[in-house]
Amino acid sequence: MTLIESVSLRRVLDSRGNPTVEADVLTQSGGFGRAAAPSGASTGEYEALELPPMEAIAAAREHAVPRLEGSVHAGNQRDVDAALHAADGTEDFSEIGANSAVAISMAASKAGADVLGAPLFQHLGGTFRDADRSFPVPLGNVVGGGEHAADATHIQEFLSAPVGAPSVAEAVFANADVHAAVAEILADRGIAAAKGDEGAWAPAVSDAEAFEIVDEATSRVEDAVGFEIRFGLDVAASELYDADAGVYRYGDVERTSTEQVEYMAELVDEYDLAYVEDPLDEDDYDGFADLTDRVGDRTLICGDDLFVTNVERLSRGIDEGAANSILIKPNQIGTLSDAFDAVELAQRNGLDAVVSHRSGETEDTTIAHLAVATGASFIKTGTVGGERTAKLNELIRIAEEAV
Ligand SMILES: O=C(O)[C@@H](CO)OP(=O)(O)O
Ligand SMILES: [Mg+2]
Repeated sequence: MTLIESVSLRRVLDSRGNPTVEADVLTQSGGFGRAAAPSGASTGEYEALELPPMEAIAAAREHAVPRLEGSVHAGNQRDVDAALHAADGTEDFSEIGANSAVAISMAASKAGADVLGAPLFQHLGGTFRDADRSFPVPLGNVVGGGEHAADATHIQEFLSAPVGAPSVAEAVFANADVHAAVAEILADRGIAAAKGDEGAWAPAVSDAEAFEIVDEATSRVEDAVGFEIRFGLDVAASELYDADAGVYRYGDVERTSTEQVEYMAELVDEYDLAYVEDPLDEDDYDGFADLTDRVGDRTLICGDDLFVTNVERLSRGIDEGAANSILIKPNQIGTLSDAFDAVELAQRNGLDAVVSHRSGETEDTTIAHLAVATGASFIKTGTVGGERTAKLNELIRIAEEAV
């Protein structure tokens, strides 16, 4: 029923105005799915490879499409993704591009769900999906800099975390309120701010001042809504790390690895951080393990560039106690099956899964369904801006359907 009839690929715009790959999958019974690849700016060194979109499209048309059309069922995600791997033949999708691969993989999942008449989260999560599991808490980027905005904070993302929200909708609106509160505080302080790639405010303030502002904004909104709102960080420390000198550079301030662990542990305690992503360089499993050992009982230490949604890197991290959560980005690894494998390995070993957008996004909502299907603890997908609200609003709709 879900046999793939055709796969078409095109170039569309992403939120940064760059081209990206969009795939349409049509099944013989008329099921249809469309999905587009997101794109990172602070990409991890070990991610699957994104090719220039026209190259990725040409390669996928030549190698992947003929293996799928008339041969593979869209409803069988493992077969779709195995065909993509077979068509590519490399470890990192450097032949057809992880952007083509992930667009086709996600589009096929939607076509499969369409034929079954099931919502995507249900198709991906299966009939035995635990409907009682709580919904993912949205982490909302409210202040940011790093690779996502020039002349702003060194730390890439300050993330509102409404951990006490009674519903996903209230969490989504709380994050928007925190974003608005940050704007008010900036205005009171006479600080002008544009927005970065993910819609977060990108003021030219020190990291220390950003902590003050976000702390105040989350407290204000917490008082107004009456449930707990903490905050967290994506340090994206690989971008700060100077491997030759062996130090993290925050402008003129340098920190050794040991000092970086110390600094992160202090921040966790001073601000009661709920979440710290990539506090150390992507090769520093030891530093990650050290920090997790010190503060992992009271906060999530999450590996993004460290793990790149890759089960091999995650296995090493589990063995070494390097983190207690993993960021899941399907385009880092190229297919939904690979992303699911990473979530399952993490959850089996007691790690939390955090499903994430990229800084370059489209209106695609697959990750909202993925987060619900896998029972992820958090979803990081921005706060405002159409390509971010596409996912957040989809989560609100899913919550209605999934009760
Ligand atoms: O580092 C990250 O977690 C992401 C998303 O916030 O950024 P990018 O897509 O630029 O890698
Ligand atoms: Mg990150």
